[in-house]
Amino acid sequence: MNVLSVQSVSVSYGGVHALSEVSLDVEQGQLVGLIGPNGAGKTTFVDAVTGLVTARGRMKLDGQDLTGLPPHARARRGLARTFQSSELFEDLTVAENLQITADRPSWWRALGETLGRRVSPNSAAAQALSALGLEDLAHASAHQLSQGQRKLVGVARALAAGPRVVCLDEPAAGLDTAESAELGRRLRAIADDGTSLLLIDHDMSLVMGICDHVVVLEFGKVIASGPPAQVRTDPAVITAYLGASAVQPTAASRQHGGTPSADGPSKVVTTTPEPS
Ligand SMILES: Nc1ncnc2c1ncn2[C@@H]1O[C@H](COP(=O)(O)OP(=O)(O)OP(=O)(O)O)[C@@H](O)[C@H]1O
Repeated sequence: MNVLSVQSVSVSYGGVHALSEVSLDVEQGQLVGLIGPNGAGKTTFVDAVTGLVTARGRMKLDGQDLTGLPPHARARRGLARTFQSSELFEDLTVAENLQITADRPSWWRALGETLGRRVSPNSAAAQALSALGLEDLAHASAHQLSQGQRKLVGVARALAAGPRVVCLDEPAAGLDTAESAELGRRLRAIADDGTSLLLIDHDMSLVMGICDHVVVLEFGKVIASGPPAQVRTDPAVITAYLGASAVQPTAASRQHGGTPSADGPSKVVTTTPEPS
């Protein structure tokens, strides 16, 4: 079942066509990657879905039309996001930063209690901290955190709201290789637990390693869409990344002097494009 369904979304900034007729679905518990070279339109896509920019096209969350709703109304319906730069309340602790998003308005709490589904703000924050392995930082002040820790708290804060879908805008930026791999394991577990994730990142190992499905943008258009193994050898994707030196010969092609081997294509998208 599609939790998020986006159909033919277009966004223009004056004369710049940042997105043209982009469609993308995220199913329940699915981890979908959205990649593309710098300026391809990835952040604009998340801005369009979350209502931060005006877009043409249709978007549905759990089958309900989001078109025309303001950002806070989309958030209430279960759409959460992180930003490339993680803005935290510096004077609050990590747990307090999470409790702010976990705390629902009183009418919402009353409805949750009536339906017997209430999760207290403390409990939601604790679950989100645990999902990201941040329990030991619960009482640290935000201003004490490293850049990598701030990114993880940003992800936990989005999760604390109990969303249906989280759009993650470059959560691995600022993390080292080991931290990025650990984040990947945790994101995979969050998806397997039922929360749908849309992951934007330039770390190809991360995206290709954990996503169920990958969509590739170039100049605001979808140029490829499919399982990671298919996308990473797609000629259009390889060409899109060539300019960013993101294509390397495989071991097999090096062995055969660059000739495609019988096992598959000679090139795959393997490395990280230049960050913005
Ligand atoms: N507020 C804006 N006003 C005008 N043009 C914009 C604005 N925001 C983005 N753009 C342009 O829209 C296009 C898509 O930008 P966007 O930031 O969505 O790409 P991106 O794929 O997220 O890039 P990156 O990987 O560098 O973050 C680019 O050409 C960018 O210059």
